[in-house]
Amino acid sequence: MSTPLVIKIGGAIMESPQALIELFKVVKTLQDNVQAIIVVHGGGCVADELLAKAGYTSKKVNGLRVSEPEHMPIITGALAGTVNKALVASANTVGLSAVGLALHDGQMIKCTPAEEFLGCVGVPTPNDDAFINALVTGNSVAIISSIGCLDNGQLVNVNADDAAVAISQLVNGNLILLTDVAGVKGASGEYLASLNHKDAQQLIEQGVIDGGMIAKVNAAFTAATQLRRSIAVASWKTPEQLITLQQGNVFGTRIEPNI
Ligand SMILES: Nc1ncnc2c1ncn2[C@@H]1O[C@H](COP(=O)(O)OP(=O)(O)O)[C@@H](O)[C@H]1O
Ligand SMILES: CC(=O)N[C@@H](CCC(=O)OP(=O)(O)O)C(=O)O
Repeated sequence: MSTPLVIKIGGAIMESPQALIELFKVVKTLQDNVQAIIVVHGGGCVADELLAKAGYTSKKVNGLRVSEPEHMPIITGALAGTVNKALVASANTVGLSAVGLALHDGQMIKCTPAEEFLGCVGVPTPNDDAFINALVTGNSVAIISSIGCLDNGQLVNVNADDAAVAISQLVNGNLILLTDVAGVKGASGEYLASLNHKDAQQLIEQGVIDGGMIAKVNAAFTAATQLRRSIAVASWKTPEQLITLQQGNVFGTRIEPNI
């Protein structure tokens, strides 16, 4: 089996069912070409909606949701339930054999508590790859939510970009972060072909890189530096570009290793 490709998709894709189908068709083509694929997904927008329906408001600090204990049943239901099961169902319609998981299934990922003010937020680290390897070699596509748990069994909410980094480290795979924009924009609004760590920190300080893009860019630097190869931030709206990745083409913004 080839080096696995870990594809992270942001939750906004749930609002475009057709885009989701097109993406999974590309995943099927890649898999037919013997490319092992693992999908890690977000769903922050769905969690926002379900929290609001329950009468809760939640805020994000640097792209991370402050996850109060009483919000966790709703956040867990949104990410590991509503979004995860809908994605598996969608993937199966194009002939994939998809399996929906959370980070702690098969003890894949262990989590430690993030800063206390964030509430039930977890920091993920790779743990045991036996289960995911068995799935991947069995030709299934794992679709993994960003819910995990601490050693004491408490469920935690993990930023999905961080979850994707941990999964790519677990399987020593390539990683691509697909979002609702074509890459990272610079100070004059143009998409950047590549981004180094120093320029990124400056753009964050200037507020040019903002909101969820801060967590995404930081997660991408962690992965790029650890895996010693650049990581693409690109759009799920043009999934056919994933096929050209196999031919060595680049697209989106390449986040360069910080070495
Ligand atoms: N410099 C930037 N370049 C591109 N997008 C940015 C930038 N700063 C903030 N964003 C915002 O970040 C969003 C993507 O982050 P996020 O919503 O967390 O994505 P996802 O749900 O895919 O993880 C974009 O839709 C855009 O509004
Ligand atoms: C701790 C934390 O922030 N968790 C995220 C997990 C989902 C996510 O990251 O979703 P997107 O990829 O769609 O943004 C959240 O609750 O929104």
